[in-house]
Amino acid sequence: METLVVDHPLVAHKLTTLRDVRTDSPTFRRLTDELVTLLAYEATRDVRVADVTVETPLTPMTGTQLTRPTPLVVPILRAGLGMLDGMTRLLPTAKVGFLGMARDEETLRPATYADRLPNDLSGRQCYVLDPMLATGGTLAAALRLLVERGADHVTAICLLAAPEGLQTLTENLGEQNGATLRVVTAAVDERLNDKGFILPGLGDAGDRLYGSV
Ligand SMILES: O=P(O)(O)OC[C@H]1O[C@H](OP(=O)(O)OP(=O)(O)O)[C@H](O)[C@@H]1O
Ligand SMILES: O=c1cc[nH]c(=O)[nH]1
Ligand SMILES: [Mg+2]
Repeated sequence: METLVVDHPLVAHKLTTLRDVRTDSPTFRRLTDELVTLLAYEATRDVRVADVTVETPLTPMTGTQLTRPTPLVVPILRAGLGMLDGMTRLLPTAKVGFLGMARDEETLRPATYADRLPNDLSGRQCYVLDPMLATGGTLAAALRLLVERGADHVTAICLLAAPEGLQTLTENLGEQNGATLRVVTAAVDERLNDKGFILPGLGDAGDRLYGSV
């Protein structure tokens, strides 16, 4: 499992404000949106492209175009929804599928309550959006599902990751039909607390985006 931590002063600045307990929901949503666009710029460095001939007003030339099928973007509800607009701003032609997953507060095991993904993902590059990679249970289940459906290149974009979760993904997702699996994140924090929250973290991302329900 390749992990890329995006080391950029603007990312660090926005993430620090996001962590601040005084940051309200509207600001949290805006910063999440801005951060995702910065992370997506790095995460899409290996997006699949092909040469294409284009005529400028002066001459034909060989340019670059996204190949088809275009990538699939998969926000994990609820918190991942806060990352969707920032991602599709960079990849407007991407298709969007949805996974609803919630972690049980006691067992920390994820349960899938919505699956609106294509059944056949053969040949598709996928970008999974979820702000928090804590124990790694949610992301492991999501990545497994995408590979089972045929995806061969999946990049998870997270705002924050815990070392424990990255370790779990590395240990549990070793051989996935030869698929390339990557995590791109703004930071790897210190550890999880006894309730499975990332420390220092930013709290409950879903609640901070949308309020507790
Ligand atoms: O790595 P894990 O230990 O699995 O935890 C991470 C998951 O927990 C959060 O979602 P949550 O279950 O709170 O759902 P929500 O987005 O609806 O708030 C977060 O957005 C991840 O999906
Ligand atoms: O710190 C954490 C861990 C899981 N989910 C969150 O929203 N925050
Ligand atoms: Mg939550």
